[in-house]
Amino acid sequence: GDAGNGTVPTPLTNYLDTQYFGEISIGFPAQIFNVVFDTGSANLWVPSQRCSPFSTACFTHSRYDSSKSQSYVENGTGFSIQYASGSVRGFLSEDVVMVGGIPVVQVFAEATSLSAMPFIFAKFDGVLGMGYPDTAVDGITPVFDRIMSQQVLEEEVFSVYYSRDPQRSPGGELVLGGTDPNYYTGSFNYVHTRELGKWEVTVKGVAVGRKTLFCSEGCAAVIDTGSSYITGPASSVTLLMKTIGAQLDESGYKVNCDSVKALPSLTFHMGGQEYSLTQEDYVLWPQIQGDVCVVTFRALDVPPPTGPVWILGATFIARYYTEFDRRNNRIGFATAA
Ligand SMILES: COCCCC[C@@](O)(c1ccccc1-c1ccccc1)[C@@H]1CCCN(C(=O)[C@H]2C[C@@H](N)[C@@H](O)C2)C1
Repeated sequence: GDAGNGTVPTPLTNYLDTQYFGEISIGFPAQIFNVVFDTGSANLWVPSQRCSPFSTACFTHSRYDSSKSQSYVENGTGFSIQYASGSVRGFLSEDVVMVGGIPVVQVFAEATSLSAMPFIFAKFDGVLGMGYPDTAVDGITPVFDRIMSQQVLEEEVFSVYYSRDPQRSPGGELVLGGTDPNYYTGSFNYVHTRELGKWEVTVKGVAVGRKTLFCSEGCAAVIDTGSSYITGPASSVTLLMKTIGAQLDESGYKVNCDSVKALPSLTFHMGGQEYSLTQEDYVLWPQIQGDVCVVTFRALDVPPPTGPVWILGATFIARYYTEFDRRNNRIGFATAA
């Protein structure tokens, strides 16, 4: 319901515990899009009506048609963004975007070409970056900054709940301006961002069971709502996976489902607190009856200056309800309910 400040929570869809996305609308009359709310980037893009007919990933998703919007304002500046895998190219447009019940006049990108990989697998249409402004391509003011400048939010924060049970409804929830006590228990513990302008914190150690095996001198970690898994430097993750007996195949790390109950917990030490993930938290069971379980860790060497960095994605957020606090440049974690 209305949080009293005109904002309403945005229910999210959980697709196989790997893709979480929610609805926004653009234009008048409203054109509806499913977007990933992504703290690891800071731009909004959706597929364009003008995308090339050869872009399979484009015509299998909802497309924005500026000719059908009375509130459309032309811009036309070029746009391109590169992800860990996948790239998007297009041009800028301006229109009214509705997020969590709040209208914002927003400059966003109309994507005219989406790389087939991985976007043909996307169950959502576009990405709404929830990162800081200085990480935005083309220096565009991000959506959340436009909302903050309207002074409608009780607190300059947003919170994310990701469910772990694909059958559970809603599959998640985004709250602008506060938190939703329905989805966490206990109190929040806060960790300050490492440097201004990124949802990145310092991890003081990564433990397997009770032994701190990695990052004992401290390392950086991005708290990333736009990532499915947990990624870390290849040297650490390969050793970590070897320690738990996970095998690497072309689609990631696997274990025999019979061995899951014997797996150790994995703990991230942040801000004076230990954040543990049990084997249930970091293993995905097969959709259909089977004995191959997916371990939701990936080796990823992010090149400097951004990396080396760990990325704590949906696997972590599903266990720890996360509040992103722009007022105090800190991230709060509470046990997800
Ligand atoms: C929780 O829901 C996550 C959504 C899925 C993310 C993702 O798994 C995905 C899967 C299938 C199709 C498209 C995309 C996808 C691709 C790009 C943007 C958003 C979603 C991404 C696959 C590639 C690596 N990766 C990122 O770099 C991500 C890292 C993140 N910060 C983004 O900027 C890009 C995650």
